[in-house]
Formats: sequence, structure tokens, C-alpha cells
Amino acid sequence: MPALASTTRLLILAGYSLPSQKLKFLPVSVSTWRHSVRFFSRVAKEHQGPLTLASLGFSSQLEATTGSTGKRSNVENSVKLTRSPVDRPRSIATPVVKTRGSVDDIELAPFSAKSFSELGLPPLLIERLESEGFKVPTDVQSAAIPTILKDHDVVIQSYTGSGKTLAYLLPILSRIGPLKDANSTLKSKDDGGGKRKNDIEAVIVAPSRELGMQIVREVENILGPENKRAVQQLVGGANRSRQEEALKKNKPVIVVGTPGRIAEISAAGKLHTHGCRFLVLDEVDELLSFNFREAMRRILDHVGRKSERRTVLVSATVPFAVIRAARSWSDDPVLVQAKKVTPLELVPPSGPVDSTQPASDSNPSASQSLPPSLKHYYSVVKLQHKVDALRRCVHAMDAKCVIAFMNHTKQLKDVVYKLEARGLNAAELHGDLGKLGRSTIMKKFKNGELRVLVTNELSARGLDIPECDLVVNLDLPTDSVHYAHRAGRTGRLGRKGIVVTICEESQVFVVRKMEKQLGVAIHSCEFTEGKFVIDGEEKEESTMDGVSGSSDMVQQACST
Ligand SMILES: Nc1ncnc2c1ncn2[C@@H]1O[C@H](COP(=O)(O)OP(=O)(O)OP(=O)(O)O)[C@@H](O)[C@H]1O
Repeated sequence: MPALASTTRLLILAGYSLPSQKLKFLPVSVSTWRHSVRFFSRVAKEHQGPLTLASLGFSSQLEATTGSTGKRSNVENSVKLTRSPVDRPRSIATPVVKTRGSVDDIELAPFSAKSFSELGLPPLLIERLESEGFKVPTDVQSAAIPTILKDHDVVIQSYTGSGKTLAYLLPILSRIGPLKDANSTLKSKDDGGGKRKNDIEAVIVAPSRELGMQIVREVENILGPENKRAVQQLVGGANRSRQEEALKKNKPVIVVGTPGRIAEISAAGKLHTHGCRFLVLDEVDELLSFNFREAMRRILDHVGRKSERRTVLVSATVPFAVIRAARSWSDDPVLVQAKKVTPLELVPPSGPVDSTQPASDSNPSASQSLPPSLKHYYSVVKLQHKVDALRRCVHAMDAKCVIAFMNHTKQLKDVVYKLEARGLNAAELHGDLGKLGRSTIMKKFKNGELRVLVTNELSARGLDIPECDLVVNLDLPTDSVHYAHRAGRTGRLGRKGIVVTICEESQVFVVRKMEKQLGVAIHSCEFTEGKFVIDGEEKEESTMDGVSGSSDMVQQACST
């Protein structure tokens, strides 16, 4: 083994259950670069001797003998390096990093760990999960939950609809709030640390009201109706004084909100986050944008020291700016992906590239963000026929729940009128509508009263409408990252989904460029006489039965 340590190309992820020391990842070579398989070895910082199977964590009963040091020493005083399923979820025990793109693999076996109990979550939480119908964790949950439970700061990157929200919520809820692990060894700061009564223990920030509310609903569902008050929404557009009153009266442990509103209430002295133990920035790459800069600064300045809280950054797209932010806002963070945990210091400046993919024009932050079950098409039409093409597309696909994206708010209404005039139930959704209007439209869309939601970038991030079977780009997205987030509103959690970009002839080169950057095929198609026709193919089909994928059209669209 010592001879293997000379090259850093092939690495083993091992020693995963060495949690209590401040761990360091040492790259260890076990084979040649040509095999393109990465492993990572996590070795205790102190352990700089020759590398052995034991030092890599493959010993079945090795006792960690050194005392704990640093912040993570508070977590557990002595830890056994076991390979029990609780300590080591299957996805992490498997050191091989699989190549992306094996659609069958993902569709047939989207989950790695067999149950949530394998991940070390407390019984109360598991009971609640089961009663809500969550039985098997997704790959990213299998990787992220134990990593956060082992007290690591993380950047979570995984494709849209892969379950990132629960991947961070569950470890948080197992540490704080009414369902927390009664035997948790993580000392709360009020056990002598001087935590004040009204201090919030977890702050979750999201870039839009819809996403903020969606996260609140997810927390409430898991907590159950009797514990709803443990979480408080602080989203913009809602009544601020009511939010402030609720903070005072209910003393929630978790707040979820948009940056502006959280910063506002914090500046007014009504929100105390200095004792915060978890800070989550969901859709973090969006939160880094200029619009949120001031509010984010305020929030980060008031959530205590990074060494005293866990910081979780989340997005389907992780450009290098996020890695940089993680280095400055978190303490020794790791990048968690579906089947891989990588120390941030090993992430190259080009972003978290999957080395198993060919280096091309691909945009690393976008190319791993699309669910493999999605199929992509484009259709060329004249500008004045775009809305009609959308209507024909919806009918030809027999799509039931459609999100159509445009770039400018002003044009949304016109499109809605045109669709309604042709008998399609449609509505617009954008930031200029009030909170009530927005939530009414979302409700109608979710319960099937509306067939087409015409919207702008507001709805591209995080929105989870599992029934959405078709996304249409009525305007081209500005880049491949925006394409990825829009496209990700369909094909959630292994479901089939179709994305159609309607564009002019002069814009086809942009589609081709995004195709390369995203590393997916975007086929040309047409909608004629109520039928969906893929150019260059003889087959043509005319129906769609949504996510079940049993119709001929879906079979064709999804198997091309
Ligand atoms: N283990 C699970 N079993 C079944 N359903 C799950 C599981 N985990 C999450 N889900 C469901 O999968 C859907 C997608 O999850 P989520 O919104 O967290 O995805 P995401 O990765 O955050 O997507 P995006 O990048 O678009 O924000 C949700 O409806 C969620 O309730």
C-alpha cells in the first residue's frame, strides 16, 4: 500500500465512519488513471503513517484511540470504526464512483440505502417519515444524511428532483426540534453554552417565496400537525408583523425564509440567530447573485461563528463561485454528490467535474444537474407562431401539467390570453403578483384546474410539482444553467419528463451549444396534425399519459 500513495489519480473513499476527529482526506492511488475510477481515503489528521486497510477504515472493529480534538470532538468521545449499516450507508461503502448517464441504472434503482434507519436517523423521525410515505432514501440522501450527522459542513450537489431538501432537513431534524434524537451526543449550547431562549437553531434561506413556503410545508409534514409551530416562515410579501408575532409567541427552532425578509426582521432585532446551529442556503448559486448581496451579508454576519454551526449549501448547479463561498462560510466542508463525497480542496477551479465524463465544451456546473430520465427536443417555428406551437405541442403530447417559461414578465399575460382563447386553461405566475395571487395560482395548477402555467425565471428554481409532465421553453433560457433548472421542473425523482424548446431558425445554434454544455441530446421535432414527430424518424405518435410513460408517444419520446 505505501507504494500506492505516490499518485493522486485514483482514490478510495474509506474511513467514512471515523467521525469524531477532525478528519483529513488523503488521496490514495490504487490503480491507473485510465480506469477513471475515483476513490477517496479519509484518514484521521493525526494518522500520517503508512496507509493500511485499517487506516483506510476497512478494519471491522478498530477502536479510535485518540481523544477528540476541535469542534467535532464534542460530537462523540469515542467512536468505533465499524462497517455496520448504521455507520456506513451502502452508497458510501461502495467506493466506486459510477459514471452518470446510465439511464436504466437510475430509473431502475434510484435508491442506494435500503431504509432511512440505515442512515442513523432517530426512531421518532423514521416513524414520521414512514407515515408520510418516505421509506427509501435517495442516493443523495444516502450520502448527505450521514455526512451531516457526522458533523461535517457540506455542499450538496445533485440533479433536480433528486431529494436534496430531505437530504439536509432530516439530519437537522434529528438534532433539533421535537423529533430530535433523545440520545444525541451533540451538546446543545443551552447545556451550559449560554444559548438564549429565543435563539433560532436553524436558519434556512431560499431565493423565492414559493420555494421558501415549499420547504416550510416539507418541514411541517415531517414534524406532524402537533409540532408545526417549531418552524416559522419568514418570506417576503407576507405580513411582517404577523411573522414577528409568531416568532415571539411560538418560539420556533427553525426559520425558513427569503433573504430580504430574514435580514429585515433580524435588523429590527426580532430574530435572534447568533446561537444558530444550522445554516442552510438552498439554491445557493442563486443566493450569490447581486440582488441578494446585502441581505446575505446581514444574515451571515448574524448566524454565529462558522466553527460553531453546521453550514449546508445546496444546489443542482454548483459553479466554482459556490465552492469559493463554501470555503469562506463553512468549516472544512465536503462536496456531497449522489455517490461521492469529496473534500472541497480537491474540487478543481472549473467546478465539481465528473472526471468520468469526456472533457469537452461541457459546463461542469450544469452537466450533472439534469435527471437522466428527461428527454429534450426543440422545434423551429416563426416568432409569430410560437404560442400556437406551444398549444400544438401540449395537444400532441397530451400533456396534463405544463410549465411554459418566458424571459419577460410583460409577455406572459398575452400568451395566457391566446391559450385560453384556444380552450386551454392557463394562468401567469410572476413576481409582480401578490403573495395571495401567487399561492392561489400554484394551488390551482397543482390540483389540475390549470393545464398550463406561463411563467418566468421565478418558477425555475426548486419548485416541486411531481405531476408536471412537460416543460416548454417559449423563450430560450439565458444559458445552460438556467436551462437545467427550468428543465428540472419535470422528471422529478425518476419520473419521465419532456422538455421542448420552441425557437426560431436563427436560434438553433444556441440550442446546439446548450446541448454540448449539458451533455444531453436535444432532438429536433415538429407538431403536425395533432401528432408529435421527431425529425429524421419515421415513427410518429399522438398521445401522452404523463409520467406513467405507458403511452406510445412517451415510449418514443423517452426512448429516442
Ligand atoms: N426518499 C424519498 N422517497 C420518496 N420521495 C421523496 C424522497 N425524497 C424526496 N422525495 C420527493 O421527491 C421530490 C423532489 O424532492 P426535492 O424537491 O427535495 O428535490 P431537489 O433535489 O431539491 O430538486 P431541485 O433541485 O429542483 O430543488 C419531492 O416531491 C419530495 O417529496
